[in-house]
Amino acid sequence: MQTVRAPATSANLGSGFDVFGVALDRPMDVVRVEKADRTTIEMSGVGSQYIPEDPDKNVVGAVAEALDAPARIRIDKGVRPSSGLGSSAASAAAAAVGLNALYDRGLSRSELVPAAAEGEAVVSGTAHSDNVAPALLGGFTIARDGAVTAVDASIPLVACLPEIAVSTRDARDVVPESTSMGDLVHTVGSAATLAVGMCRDDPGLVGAGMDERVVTPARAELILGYESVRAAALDAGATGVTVSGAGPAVIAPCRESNRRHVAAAMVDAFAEAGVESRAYQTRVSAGATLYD
Ligand SMILES: Nc1ncnc2c1ncn2[C@@H]1O[C@H](COP(=O)(O)OP(=O)(O)O)[C@@H](O)[C@H]1O
Ligand SMILES: N[C@@H](CCOP(=O)(O)O)C(=O)O
Repeated sequence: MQTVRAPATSANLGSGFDVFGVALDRPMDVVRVEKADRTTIEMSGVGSQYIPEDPDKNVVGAVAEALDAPARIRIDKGVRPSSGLGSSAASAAAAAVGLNALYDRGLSRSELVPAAAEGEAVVSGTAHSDNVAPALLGGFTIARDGAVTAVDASIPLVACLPEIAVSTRDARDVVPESTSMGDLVHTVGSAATLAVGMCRDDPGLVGAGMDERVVTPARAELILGYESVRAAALDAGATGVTVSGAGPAVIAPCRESNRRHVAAAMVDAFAEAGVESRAYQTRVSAGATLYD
């Protein structure tokens, strides 16, 4: 048997739609795999009642198939589904690492990215890698044309998860099909600033580099209270605010000394909008960890 812990992730980071992602140090999924003649799945944990155990509908079924590695797979969910915190990716990445070890496939973490991304295709219709790449490699990742670049980073941030569900598939439907040259230039400037901020572990540059005018405003409409939560986080010292993944989680990088204050301000602002929420005080961190 192999046991793997895989972290929540935050994709897009505003300016890096379908490209940027970071691994967080909490919450996380724990996945156990044992060799079997055919793949079976057992779910427990947060929101597991909403996740199918049928291998054709669960992301880990697609991963087992991609690696030709049938197994009894037990998933203890720590990352709530439809959160914008890479719930499906955490399970997919953990299964990829566990099955690779179980069957001695010898694939590197980078080589496991396409197999784990097959799981994402099951739930969102696209095999996007921007969650599974950081879940596998850790740190800040840039997923582009089938290649992934990973950078170690340790930026403190708050991930605030409201008690509403937004499915990635629905949130992809509101993404505009085209953009203007002005907005494109703005996005490139932001993305470059954010990437440099990650390399320098500079929360100021990372926050400034999240600014984006095309995808984020369309998705913010799906999150009740987003504008007031954003304003409250910035007032409390966040260096930037954006939608995490497809939402509804909202992330705010900050300096460590402000993190508790930012977390409280975001929860209070959601509460004023009539939405319960939970804030994870977290940081950019390591990827999936394999235990014996
Ligand atoms: N192992 C899994 N973990 C989480 N969600 C899964 C899993 N397998 C299938 N799903 C489905 O994926 C959807 C959640 O994925 P997604 O919308 O991408 O959420 P998130 O934004 O948290 O990644 C739900 O419909 C859920 O039933
Ligand atoms: N790039 C994807 C990321 C989805 O992240 P999730 O955590 O919401 O699954 C998108 O923006 O659609």
